[in-house]
Amino acid sequence: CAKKAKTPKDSNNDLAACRMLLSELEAHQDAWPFLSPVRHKSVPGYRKVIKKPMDFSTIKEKLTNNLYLNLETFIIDVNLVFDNCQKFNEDDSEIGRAGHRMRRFFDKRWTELL
Ligand SMILES: Oc1ccc2c(c1)N[C@H](O)CC2
Repeated sequence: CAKKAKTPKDSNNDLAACRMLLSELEAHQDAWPFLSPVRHKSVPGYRKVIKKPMDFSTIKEKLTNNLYLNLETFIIDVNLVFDNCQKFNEDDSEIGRAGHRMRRFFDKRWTELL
């Protein structure tokens, strides 16, 4: 079937949804490993292993500077946070478990928007 044309209103709704989702992520009790950029200079191996670092404060900055085209490009960056976490941390670790819980929370919340 024909794709629905995106109107400016749709884009504004996407932006509001991204802001809402991000504030809920930041407020989550398990958000602490993801709130600000990893200090890669003090974490051996991080810069080599994680090609595209991402964190919630950087996502907020990108949102503020209108760098997300739509909800999809925003979701890609949020998933990057959790994929980086899974790559660098054991599943059975404090940060690893926090990442899995945050991803589960995010997946539930954004799918409720659809
Ligand atoms: O033990 C440590 C020490 C530092 C970090 C982690 C684990 N995991 C984070 O993903 C990256 C920063």
